[in-house]
Amino acid sequence: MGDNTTFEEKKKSHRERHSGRKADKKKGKKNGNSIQELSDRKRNPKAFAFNSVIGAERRFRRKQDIETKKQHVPLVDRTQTPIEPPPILIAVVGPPKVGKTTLINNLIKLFSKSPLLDIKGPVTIVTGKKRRITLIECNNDINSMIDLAKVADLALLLCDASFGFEMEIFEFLNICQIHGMPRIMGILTHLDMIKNSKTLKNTKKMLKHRFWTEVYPGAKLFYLSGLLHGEYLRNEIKNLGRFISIMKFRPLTWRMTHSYLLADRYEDLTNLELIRQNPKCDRNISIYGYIRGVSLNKNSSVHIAGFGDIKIHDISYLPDPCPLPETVKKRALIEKEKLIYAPFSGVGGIVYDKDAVYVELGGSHSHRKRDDDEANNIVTNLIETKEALDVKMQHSELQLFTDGKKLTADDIDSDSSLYNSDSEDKIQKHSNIKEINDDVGLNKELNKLRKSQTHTEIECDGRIRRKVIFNDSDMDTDDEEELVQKDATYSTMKKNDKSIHSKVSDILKSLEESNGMSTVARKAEEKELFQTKANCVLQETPEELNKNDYTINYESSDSDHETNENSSKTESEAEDLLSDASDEVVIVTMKQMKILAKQSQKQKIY
Ligand SMILES: Nc1nc2c(ncn2[C@@H]2O[C@H](COP(=O)(O)OP(=O)(O)OP(=O)(O)O)[C@@H](O)[C@H]2O)c(=O)[nH]1
Repeated sequence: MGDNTTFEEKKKSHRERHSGRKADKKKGKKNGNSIQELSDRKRNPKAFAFNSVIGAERRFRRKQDIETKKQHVPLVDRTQTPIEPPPILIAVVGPPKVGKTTLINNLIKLFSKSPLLDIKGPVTIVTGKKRRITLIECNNDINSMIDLAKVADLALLLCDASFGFEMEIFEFLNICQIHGMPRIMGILTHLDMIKNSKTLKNTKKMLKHRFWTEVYPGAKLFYLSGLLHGEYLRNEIKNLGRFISIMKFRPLTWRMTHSYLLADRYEDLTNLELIRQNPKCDRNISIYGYIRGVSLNKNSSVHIAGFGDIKIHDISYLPDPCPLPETVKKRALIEKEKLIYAPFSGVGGIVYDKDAVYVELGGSHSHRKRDDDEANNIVTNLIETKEALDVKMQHSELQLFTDGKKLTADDIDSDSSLYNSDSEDKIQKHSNIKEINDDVGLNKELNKLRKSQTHTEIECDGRIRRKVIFNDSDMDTDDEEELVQKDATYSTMKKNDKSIHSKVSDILKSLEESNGMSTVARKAEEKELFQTKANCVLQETPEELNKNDYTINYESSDSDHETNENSSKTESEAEDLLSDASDEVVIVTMKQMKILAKQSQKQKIY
């Protein structure tokens, strides 16, 4: 018993610790800053002390570099836009048949609920609470590229991945370098044409590498992996659209200090009677569009591309045809706010004209579908008639063969032959060319630009595509495999060339036999022919130049491409052609060789 009492007496009550490691831990827990919640660096500072001073210095420099890169010079907003900034201008650029129209259609469908069937001119859409975009397709000619490079905020460069980069893309990039680079985004299409997954991977890698070399490292490149029911995959278009609608733009200095405008539509206000009396009379045109850059001064002259410097008669402010939503109710746009404005395509905006009340008869700017009843059509046709019947007949043309000469009323009156026009005609045409080609300097520059980029011409889908060849070896071994596959295409091309060679020589041989000429005489004749041909190049109108595809660099079956390269066919080019004629003329089309052969026959006969 006594033992038990001593044991109980010995038992001490628990005393809480007030100092020491455990007490500190407990205190920390109570206060909410336990050691577990501390960051690694604080919990174990010794582990994070740097063991190499040089490494630490490098890390510090790198961090500072990244931070400095993010900092921009503050922007001064000189635009003084009273209300909303104008829509962002997006140019869709790329070689023919690469998918430009399909892409624009898909983007329009994504942002607005009314898809356009036939897109003409710029299309403005509201894409967000604070953003509108104007989409415009760039034609495949130098003039359109120059015009758009001046004004575009963002250029979407489309490339057919199954074919590779074509000259059009580099022409546009070179033009942009002169005008000031807008934001550039690459888009690869036709990826579904590459069936082998390894080749697809390599192609993507190779094109991305090349794109980064040409634009800047890290430039955004989108992949559109194929078509489904004639449209790109919805997810990919959605991503692209989202990217476009949140993208930030740094305006170019030149643009911020000048005012410029992209015409959404225009109207000819000239009296029709005056035009009838003199088709070349001075016209009064009103141009509608958003003013970009600084505000436009009424007293200044404006330069209209393709026309020259013109004085402004009057400027007036019109209500916005495609306004942003007034109040932000929801995060996303409601249906009513998804506006679209595309007057050239026949959507929106006729009611805003300043001095006229319009009665809607249908036509390009109309919302309403035109009735097909006959009486209505007769009246509308009468209103639209601008020329009398005899004038129309005078201007009408008849073309018997594709690529053949168009016959006009004058041709039928006179007995002149189709190919050989008389010398007066030639002189007249020559002077016409001189008038049209005022910008010889520009063309020379363009020629230089074209020569600086090596390319090969490949006939594909009935048209000639100019594939860019890069001399540097920026591909790894995997890419070489793929090149072997592509070589198959080139060899077909070479075969074609060979067949042309053989056909040409066959024709010449048969000529020789029929005329009993020696080889030396034939060669002399051949050279003479090229001389005459080159002279013809100087003397024919640009339209004829296009028709006959004399030059090798510009040979193309695409109509857009042809019509707009008129001005670039100059005398200097013809001289170039002449100097290169002995080697390159073999690539000139069969059609031309036949013409040459015919001419040589004629010469022999006479
Ligand atoms: N397989 C495949 N076909 C495509 C792709 N993109 C476009 N196409 C097709 O290519 C053809 C030409 O497309 P468009 O959108 O008219 O090309 P474009 O660049 O506007 O042509 P132009 O206006 O004549 O210069 C159409 O038949 C499209 O269906 C693609 O990614 N894959």
